Amino acid sequence: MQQSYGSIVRRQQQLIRCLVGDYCSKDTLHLVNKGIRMQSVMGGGGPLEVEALSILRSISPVLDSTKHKGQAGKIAVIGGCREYTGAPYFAAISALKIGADLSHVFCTRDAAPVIKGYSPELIVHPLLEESYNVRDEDKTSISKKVLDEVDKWMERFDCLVIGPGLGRDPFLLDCVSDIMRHARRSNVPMVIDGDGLFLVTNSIDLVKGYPLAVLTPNVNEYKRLVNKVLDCEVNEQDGPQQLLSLAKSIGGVTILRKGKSDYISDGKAVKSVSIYGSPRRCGGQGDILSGSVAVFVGWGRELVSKVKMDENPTMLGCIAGSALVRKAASVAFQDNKRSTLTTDIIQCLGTSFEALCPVGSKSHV
Ligand SMILES: NC(=O)C1=CN([C@@H]2O[C@H](COP(=O)(O)OP(=O)(O)OC[C@H]3O[C@@H](n4cnc5c(N)ncnc54)[C@H](OP(=O)(O)O)[C@@H]3O)[C@@H](O)[C@H]2O)[C@@H](O)CC1
Ligand SMILES: Nc1ncnc2c1ncn2[C@@H]1O[C@H](COP(=O)(O)OP(=O)(O)OP(=O)(O)O)[C@@H](O)[C@H]1O
Ligand SMILES: [Mg+2]
Repeated sequence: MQQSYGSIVRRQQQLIRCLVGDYCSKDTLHLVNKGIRMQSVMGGGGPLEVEALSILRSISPVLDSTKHKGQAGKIAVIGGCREYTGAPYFAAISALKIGADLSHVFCTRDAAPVIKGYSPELIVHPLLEESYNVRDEDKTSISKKVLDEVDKWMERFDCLVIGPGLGRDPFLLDCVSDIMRHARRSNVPMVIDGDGLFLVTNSIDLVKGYPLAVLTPNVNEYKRLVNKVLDCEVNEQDGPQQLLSLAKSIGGVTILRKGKSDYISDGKAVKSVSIYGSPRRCGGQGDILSGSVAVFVGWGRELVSKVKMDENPTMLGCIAGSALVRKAASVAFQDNKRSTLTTDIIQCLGTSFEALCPVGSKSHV
């Protein structure tokens, strides 16, 4: 990405203004509250509320003619099995819709033709196998083949999304564990969602101490993580503190706890994003979020490494992804009300992004 030093410094200053301390300034709070009053149908803000829109604008790259394909992001979703084909599609297409250049899906052989049929934009690898399709004596050679194939691509990816529609077949989850170990060795960020969280909750070492891991649990997945890692029940009274302890206990991974407000922590700070949102809870919205966060984490990483700033790119990516998906959900709900579906929200990603961060805007430096 070629940008002037001045523009990079301005983006850095913007970010620092948004992120100073765990608690935002009165001015920030005022702005956020104003935004909620004007634009939100849900949410409440509070002392942990972060100025998410400024972060989103700061980490989104400029579009210009100097770029070549791939520079805005290459994402891979590891998910999709006989049972679930929608979830990996939602995650992968969302990544493209918000600006990634290439979006791959690594799924089972059964799921691949279906996912390809949804969209010609996606690059679909029919690589994974479930136990019912594999003889015991072939398991070792098939695992090796899966790993070799994924490895060919691994270092080209800016972020992996592990888990949407993956299913819970033990053989398949073993293969995915190997993929995660390789990704970690190659320093590739990972957003873990859906059945990826089922895997990680039972094998926490896969992500423990890996700062480029992002977990995006929904209410059930969060409960299972808290039970397993902290050995207690979810404490709603002291939610942010418990989230902080959880992220810390897993060695500083970033956790985005989805809900009425999204709470995000890397074990050092806790932030919340409450702006916008929709009261429709149709399945698949978390999948949009995982694909979106993957793109923003890639962009956040690029910005942070360029300007050598002391911000956590996974926190920035979660905040930006949360704000955009909540905005798109609110726009889709305005148009579709009770019949709002995940595909409607995906259709609103582009216009919502443009409303929050216009391609030619001054603040979009
Ligand atoms: N259109 C699509 O393709 C979509 C597909 N989706 C995909 O669905 C997958 C599961 O995600 P989800 O969000 O339903 O999980 P969650 O809320 O923990 O579970 C709810 C309840 O179900 C149960 N349960 C779940 N999976 C089970 C299994 N394999 N085998 C047995 N039990 C299972 C679970 O039971 P528990 O584990 O709590 O005992 C809980 O009671 C995931 O891959 C996601 O990406 C979604 O993204 C939506 C759109
Ligand atoms: N009560 C709520 N009010 C407003 N927004 C919410 C609420 N709960 C979740 N969300 C938003 O919906 C999105 C998806 O969260 P959700 O908890 O539905 O994920 P999920 O259960 O993993 O979804 P999926 O069906 O894709 O697996 C997130 O962006 C989150 O901010
Ligand atoms: Mg989910």
